[in-house]
Amino acid sequence: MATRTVDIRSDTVTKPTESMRVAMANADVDDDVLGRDPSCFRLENEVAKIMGKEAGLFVPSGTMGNLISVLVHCDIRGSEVILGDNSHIHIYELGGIATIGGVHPRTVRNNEDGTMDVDLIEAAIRDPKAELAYPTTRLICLENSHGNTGGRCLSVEYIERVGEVAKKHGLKLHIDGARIFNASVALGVPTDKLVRAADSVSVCLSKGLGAPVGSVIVGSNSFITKARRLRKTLGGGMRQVGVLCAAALVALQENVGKLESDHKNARFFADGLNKIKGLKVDISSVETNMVFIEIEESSGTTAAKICKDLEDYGILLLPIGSSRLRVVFHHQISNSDVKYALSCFQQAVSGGLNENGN
Ligand SMILES: Cc1ncc(COP(=O)(O)O)c(C=O)c1O
Ligand SMILES: C[C@@H](O)[C@H](N)C(=O)O
Repeated sequence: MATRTVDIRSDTVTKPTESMRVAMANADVDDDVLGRDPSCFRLENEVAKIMGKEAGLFVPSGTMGNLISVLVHCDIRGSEVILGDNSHIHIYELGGIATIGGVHPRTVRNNEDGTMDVDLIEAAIRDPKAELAYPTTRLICLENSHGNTGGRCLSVEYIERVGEVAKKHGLKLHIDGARIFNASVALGVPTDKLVRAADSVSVCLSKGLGAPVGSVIVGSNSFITKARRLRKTLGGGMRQVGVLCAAALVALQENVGKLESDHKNARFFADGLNKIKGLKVDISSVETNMVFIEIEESSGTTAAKICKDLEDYGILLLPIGSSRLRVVFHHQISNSDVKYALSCFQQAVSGGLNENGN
């Protein structure tokens, strides 16, 4: 029976800190549907300001943040959105933009660095003058950092180039910024500069920042007004939501500065894994808090088997295929947890080594 737990399944697993719980218990609240909950109003304005946008709207999840953003930009029947074939919106959000919003997805291949080739994005834009055949392109979506490529960062230069294409064709640009703070810290670029070209951003506070719940959509005043109505339509109007927003405000104040340490833990872990026969990590791909691990055939084991064996040591992680594992670091994983996890990986994959790696 494991004596300790190291939960590296995702940065969504963090528990509220004591300071968050105190803030939640003492939150200044009011009915956010009939009026404005003061803590929610404060959080929305704080995130909008940090992102350099006019206004913000609190939503219970990043999935709802992306859904509302896409549906506001694509509010005319027959709209189409260009997005990555390996993007979270396309793969992990149950096709909500289509099933709920009737928006047609047009995917462009995601490169290993999370980008989509700009010329392929432009080529995917429908010719508005074409015969009665095509949907109408109205939106381009990017994701920064990019989850399914291992937390890779999209540079501000790349985002600006995509923004120029969007503007040239009269399209809007949305950024799934579930981990925009990780990208900002890794790139050394302030968030407002990183998202300057975007018309909207969905910012998760419940990922690396460690809030228990919530995201904030940011954009223009008119965009947020439409988003607020659509959120209510979707059943997302929340009453004394300040209880959740108070924790998110603490996360914003206390945890952005801890992201670099998560990134350092990821790099330290990746280096350590590469010393274990049978495992391979592309170190150049470890830019933020995620590590994707290839299990080599020579190891004679599988992702599922390693996850099961590691669970016996209290190490929790997710397989992303038969021979691939994902590990995500967050502020509740210490460097000693990282070293313990490495020694458990050594045991699980090739036996031997004690906790001190000998
Ligand atoms: C890149 C990305 N976007 C959006 C989401 C959705 O966020 P939520 O889980 O809060 O719906 C996630 C995952 O949590 C994510 O990794
Ligand atoms: C899997 C995905 O939905 C989640 N956002 C995560 O990264 O853990």
